[in-house]
Amino acid sequence: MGGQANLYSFPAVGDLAPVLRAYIIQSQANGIARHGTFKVAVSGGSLPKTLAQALLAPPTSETDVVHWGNWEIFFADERAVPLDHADSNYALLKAELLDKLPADAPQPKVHPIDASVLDDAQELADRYEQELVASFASRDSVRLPIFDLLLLGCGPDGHTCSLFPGHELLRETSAWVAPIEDSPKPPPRRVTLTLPVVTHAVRVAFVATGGGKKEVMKEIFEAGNGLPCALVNEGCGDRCSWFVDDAAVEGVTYPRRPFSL
Ligand SMILES: O=C1O[C@H](COP(=O)(O)O)[C@@H](O)[C@H](O)[C@H]1O
Repeated sequence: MGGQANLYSFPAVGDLAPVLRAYIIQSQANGIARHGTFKVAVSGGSLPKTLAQALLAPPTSETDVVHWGNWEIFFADERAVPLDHADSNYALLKAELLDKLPADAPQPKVHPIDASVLDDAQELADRYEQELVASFASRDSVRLPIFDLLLLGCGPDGHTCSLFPGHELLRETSAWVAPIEDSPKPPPRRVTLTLPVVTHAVRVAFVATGGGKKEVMKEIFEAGNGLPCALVNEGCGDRCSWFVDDAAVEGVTYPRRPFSL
């Protein structure tokens, strides 16, 4: 691991979105060059809306193209609810982004949870792990899947995916996907990518916006305190980039970087 996490700050979400797009398109090009697909996992919460603002914008050049047909989209975490439930991260991404893709263009391959086993969080996690195994090759041949990009949110308590501060799941070392039955944020039953999978990705991008995040951003970047987002920073180093608005980092002394590809 080299360097430290990159922190890119913008006056407003409208300024952040085109830069996030450029970063994603570069990650997409790298993934397609490596293995013909772009394997990405996304969070729920506030992220899909910003993602839609970035990715549904018209291209500004010949290379500024989202090749949706090459995308494989997984969920960094998911709530154990039906896929059309208001709490479903899949439903959110569908409403904000997937339903708005041009119908006549190639579509991404989307990997939702198996909603036939919602009552059994361990089975739900195991089946989602099998979904990853099928895409990334067997668990016997790879110790951990390597996502081309993880697009993550950061909760006001410093959680990311469904990895919560102080939770025993932070010590998981072997599972790729883990169940959680006692999420402090409702709904309590969820599944999540584990920390080793998150820190093994080629790149990790956090998006955090709004003044409601500024206290936790200070803690993540100045103290760490074992917060899940800080653990990702520590595990990924400069493979991790934060795209934030100025309100989210007001008072944070960690150096901002000028963005460059
Ligand atoms: O519960 C969740 O919350 C986090 C953070 O959400 P945000 O609204 O504060 O951005 C999200 O990243 C995660 O996917 C979701 O399940």
